[in-house]
Amino acid sequence: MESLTLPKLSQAHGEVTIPGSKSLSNRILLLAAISRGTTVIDNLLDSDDVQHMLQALTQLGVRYELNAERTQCRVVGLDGPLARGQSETIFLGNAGTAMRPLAAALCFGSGEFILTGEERMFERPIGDLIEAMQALGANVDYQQSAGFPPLKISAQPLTAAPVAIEGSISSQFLTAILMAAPLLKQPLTISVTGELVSKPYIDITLDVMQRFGVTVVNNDYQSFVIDGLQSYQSPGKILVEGDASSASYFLAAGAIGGGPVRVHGVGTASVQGDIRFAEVLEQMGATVLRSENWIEVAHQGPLKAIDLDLNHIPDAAMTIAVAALFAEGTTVIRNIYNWRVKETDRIAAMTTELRKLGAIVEEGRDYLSITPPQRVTPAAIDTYKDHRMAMCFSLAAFATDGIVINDPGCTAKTFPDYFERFNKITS
Ligand SMILES: O=C(O)C1=C[C@@H](OP(=O)(O)O)[C@@H](O)[C@H](O)C1
Ligand SMILES: C=C(OP(=O)(O)O)C(=O)O
Repeated sequence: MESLTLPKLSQAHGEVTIPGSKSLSNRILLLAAISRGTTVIDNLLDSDDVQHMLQALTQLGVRYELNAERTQCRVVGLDGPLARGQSETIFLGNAGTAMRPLAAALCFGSGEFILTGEERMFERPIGDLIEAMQALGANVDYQQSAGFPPLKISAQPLTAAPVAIEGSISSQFLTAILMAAPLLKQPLTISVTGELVSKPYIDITLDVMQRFGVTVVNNDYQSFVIDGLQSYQSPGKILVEGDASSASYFLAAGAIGGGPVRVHGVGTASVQGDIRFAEVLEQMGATVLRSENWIEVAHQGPLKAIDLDLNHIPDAAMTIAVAALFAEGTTVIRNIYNWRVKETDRIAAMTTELRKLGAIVEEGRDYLSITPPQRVTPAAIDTYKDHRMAMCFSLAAFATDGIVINDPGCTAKTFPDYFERFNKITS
């Protein structure tokens, strides 16, 4: 396995433009594919997760062209559901934003599909979404374990019935059914059971649907109503914002390594909830400046520990867990149970790796408490095929030399050239 040894860092300073958002790229690609008209997508993310969605669209007969950099894509919409004459096996890696939305959208139309992926995908739940689709009449079978991919979907006409979906494991289930709902061509009411997690991702979904001409009534995240007369229309051109979760590593570097670090591509105009990561850095004592499309962070000296519910920013919250090494006191990150069903069990992985660095870590079912050591111990960090483990532990190099990141290439899921860009703003 490859590994990357980082030099001891003492300073972060400069400007970086962040690649496009994974969450927006995959939502926009899917809606462009089923909408009426041609959509030109700018600043598309070029990474493994988006590649899986693009490959799926190719197999489903969607016509699109990418520019040489693979950041502009012209998609010819089908004006209706994805369909295929023959049986199709579609490999989606470990991309939740491809697996969940496609599992819902492919129940419409016609054809037989096997949705599969990496081994870890077979451990990531999808039962709550499939139950809701089955209530609409969908024909879905589990190929291995009940409640998990791989799935076999036999598309058939569905009928709108009021449907309930469990919200406490992943917001992607609700996102998936919301995005597919206009294919029903009948009014649909979706009610949410349990406490909906990761709510800001639903705002991203509703925003993208709106750009494609479909309005959803949001009754305080308890229920959602989609009028049956709406259908997706291409907006013509659409720009993907920079990825706010990817921005978190650079913003945190500004808070730990002096700064200022200015990140372009996200700002007050962003629809992504993860821009609220900057508020957490402010509470830790950092100075944050914002404009519509950039955020800048600077700070000298140690940070302050925080004790916060970070359910609304589950991805960027991982960056706080490593920033806690640079804070005075004990940092507690709460209400993050679903870290356990993402790329790896992130609560367990974070605990193991922070302990290697000498931190005192308490691992709860749904929280982490982190007390930094007097002196961080150099260590080789295992990344568990989790891009965010690799990216957030790069920050540990501000504490000591001898930080080794095992399998740094795993950042390809959302940020293939992360380490090159991180190098440019750190010394
Ligand atoms: O809808 C999305 O684009 C995402 C939702 C979140 O997942 P959960 O809703 O499972 O927390 C997030 O962690 C993931 O990276 C992307
Ligand atoms: C949880 C993540 O990914 P996915 O979209 O596969 O759920 C993530 O990117 O942190």
